[in-house]
This record gives sequence, structure tokens and C-alpha cells, in this order.
Amino acid sequence: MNSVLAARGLVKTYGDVHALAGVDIDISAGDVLAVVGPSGSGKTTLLHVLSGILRADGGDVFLDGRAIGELNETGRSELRRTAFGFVFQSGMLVTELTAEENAALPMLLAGGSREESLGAARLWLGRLGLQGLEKRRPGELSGGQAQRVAIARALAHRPRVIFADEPTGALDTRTGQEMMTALLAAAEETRAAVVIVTHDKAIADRALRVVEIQDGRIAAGSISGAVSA
Ligand SMILES: Nc1ncnc2c1ncn2[C@@H]1O[C@H](COP(=O)(O)OP(=O)(O)OP(=O)(O)O)[C@@H](O)[C@H]1O
Repeated sequence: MNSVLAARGLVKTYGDVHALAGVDIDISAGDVLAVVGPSGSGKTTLLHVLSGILRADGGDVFLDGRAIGELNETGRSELRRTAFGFVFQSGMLVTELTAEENAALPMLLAGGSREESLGAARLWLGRLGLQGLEKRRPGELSGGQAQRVAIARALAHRPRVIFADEPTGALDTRTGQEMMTALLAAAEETRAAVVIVTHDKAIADRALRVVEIQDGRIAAGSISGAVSA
């Protein structure tokens, strides 16, 4: 199996709500997978369980064949900092830090030197068209620029998988599409796999594969490409 990330029989419950009711997924390097589905169907829960933010109640997630359910909280948090990158709807940048410091943060937290981390951050900010804005704070950036800082932050430590939850949700259509173009080009360059939760069909259409979640399960016949094992 060549999957970077695989899920087998994922189950997650909140009280009597079955947010995930048995999900199997295989994601390989360079893959771009859009996760779509109605509100409350389990998309964000799936992304959080795949990325080790939440622990599965049943089944497991495998990164390069290694079960992440076996890791303790420290191990999972290290995994999130090193192997995964995250882009959220609102960017979630640290308001007191500059663009380059924000983009360097995962590398700094993972123990990288300031020089090396800021160097990688500047490189990605430049590639994403933000040269000259490195010293600005999030409040001094447009929504689209802030999202590109978030992409640089998700990429600078060269993660295996980038998770994006409604990354274009706060952007106008054109800026959202530009952000997707930047994300996909950057991911292609690093061969990172990308998992995007989105309500936006035009954004899902940019993915290589789309999977629809319904009531915590992959909807029958919803898969474009061979997502399920
Ligand atoms: N922390 C929680 N406690 C209790 N129930 C939760 C919690 N998080 C999610 N749920 C429930 O689990 C189900 C799946 O939620 P989830 O957020 O994964 O759906 P979603 O598809 O991402 O929804 P949306 O598109 O509206 O963001 C829903 O019924 C939701 O109400």
C-alpha cells in the first residue's frame, strides 16, 4: 500500500451522535482530495480524526503505515507539528506576529533555528506572491493575503499532508480561486497530499478526487477516483 495516509473503519461518536460511522480512505502523495457533504455530515470530524486533533473511538488512521491511535497526546501533537500542515477558514494567524513569523511558527515549534525557520517562511511567502509583506502583521493584510500566509505556514516545514477546512470560506469567489491555485501549485511542488473540506462546488471541482460524506459515512457512488480501499 502506497498511501501516505489511510483510514480504516473510522468511528467517532459524541454521545449518541455517530459523527463518523465507519470510514475507509486512502490518500497518496500528491493527491488532492475534496471532502463535501451536507452540514453536520461529519466532514470536520473526519478531518480532525485524520489529522490526530481528535482520537477515533473505533478504527485507526495510518501515516506511512503507522497507526497514529497508538500515539499518546505528545506523540500526536508532534505529528501535527511535523508531518501535517493546517489551513483554516479564517487563517488563524497570530495577530501579534509578522507574516514571516507566523509562517515560521510550526518550524520554530518543532525546534528549528530562527534563521532556518524564517528563511523557509520567507521563501514560501515569496513564492506565494507576498514579497515585501513579510514584516506586516495579519491586521495589515487583506483576507486573501492572510490566507496565503496561512498556506506558507502550512507548507514551510514540508508536511506530508495539508489539511484545509473551508480554506476559502471567508474569501470572495475570485480570491478563493486564487488561493486554491496557490495552494495546489505549492502542494504539487512539495508532493504534499491535500485534504480540503469545502461547501463550495467550484473549489471541490479543483480537486483530483471528491468524496461525499453523509451521516458519517462515505456516500455510495459519491467517489470520483479510487478513494476507498
Ligand atoms: N464537540 C461536539 N460535541 C457534540 N457533537 C458534535 C461535536 N462536534 C460535532 N458534533 C456533531 O457531530 C456531527 C458531525 O459534525 P461535523 O462538524 O463533523 O459536521 P460537518 O459536516 O463538518 O458540518 P458543517 O458542514 O456544518 O461544518 C454533527 O451532528 C455535529 O452536531
